[in-house]
Amino acid sequence: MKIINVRARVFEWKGHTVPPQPHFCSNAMDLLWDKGDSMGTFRFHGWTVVEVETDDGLVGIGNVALAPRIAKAIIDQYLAPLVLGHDPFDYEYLWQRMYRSTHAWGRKGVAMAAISAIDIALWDLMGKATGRPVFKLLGGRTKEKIPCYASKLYRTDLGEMQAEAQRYLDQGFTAMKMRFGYGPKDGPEGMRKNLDSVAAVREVIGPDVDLMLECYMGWNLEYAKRMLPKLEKFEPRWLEEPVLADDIDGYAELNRLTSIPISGGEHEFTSHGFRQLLDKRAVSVIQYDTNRVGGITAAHKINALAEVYGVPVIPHAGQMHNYHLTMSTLASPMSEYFPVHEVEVGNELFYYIFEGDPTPENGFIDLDEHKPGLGLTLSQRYLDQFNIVE
Ligand SMILES: O=C(O)[C@H](O)[C@H](O)[C@@H](O)CO
Ligand SMILES: [Mg+2]
Repeated sequence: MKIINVRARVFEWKGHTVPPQPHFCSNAMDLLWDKGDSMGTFRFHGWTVVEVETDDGLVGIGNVALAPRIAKAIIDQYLAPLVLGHDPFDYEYLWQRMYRSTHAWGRKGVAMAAISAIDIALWDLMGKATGRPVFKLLGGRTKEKIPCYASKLYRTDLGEMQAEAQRYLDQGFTAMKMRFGYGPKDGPEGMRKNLDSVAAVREVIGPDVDLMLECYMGWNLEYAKRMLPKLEKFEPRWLEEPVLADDIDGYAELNRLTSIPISGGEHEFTSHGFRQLLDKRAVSVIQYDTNRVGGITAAHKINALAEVYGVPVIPHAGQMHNYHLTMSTLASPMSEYFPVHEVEVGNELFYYIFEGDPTPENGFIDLDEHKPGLGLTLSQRYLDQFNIVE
């Protein structure tokens, strides 16, 4: 089997968008004096879809959501020529080819995200060629179903957040993640508002439901050190990305500070990046996203590392490219799940582009044993709502 074509297209959402409100979610821009459009850093309103075609008529589908037009250019100009003419089953060789030949300027960020998209498509192809779901090629079923946590609860009116939390309980979720709206620049009042929002959600969900707290890199070390002891009484399952992804020592310090586990990794790349996090005991929960970290080939290696370090892997975002890895390793106890919603930050866009992502029932998703590959197809339903860049 040989790869005969690589097609990368950018799907840019032009349909209705719910504008996020101020203080909707803390983020890395919050520390600057001129925040401008501070929500811009986590608006993912475009997605690159990669289709890799083989000479026996199979098409593998990969995707990447970071800097989609740049990811497409990297795929078109650099990566496609490296895989054309090769057998997708030589995935490790092809991964090394892409990684090594872009090493001077790649390694992390959008170049690795672009490599991820091709790698995901190769695994989809291998599944389709063997007639097996991808998780069966990675180790198979390690759990009956995958427990999911509902991930939204952006900072809005506290009554609205409580009603939203109640909805997740009613749907059967036993874990959920909320976002902080305030950081260092918002002073004692912002600190109190942060604590009030956690108290409000905890009040509704009670002590036995897992509550995860997301900072999205909108704090700094000093602020995080002040907040963590105050948050202990709410017994969060974890506190996520308190500081910039590059501050690995900061993560390690915070992880030692209180009983609250610190999580991170959605902005880290390859097994090399994760070895550093693990060696320094910087995170107690690993949250790679397969469509950034280096694809299924890299994520599978990180799962093995995490297993020996005894650190759980709960990938960013859920979605099929992550679910197959979660299903096939004991190191991964749970998945994130973005409730389907009108397009807002853009996390939801996956459901508008693809068909086949499972919907949780009672807080669990399952993967179909009989669907070869990842189990995704391109959706025709919303095509007119996208500007598609060929
Ligand atoms: O962990 C997450 O779900 C991410 O940090 C979100 O994708 C991001 O959009 C912030 O809400
Ligand atoms: Mg996050």
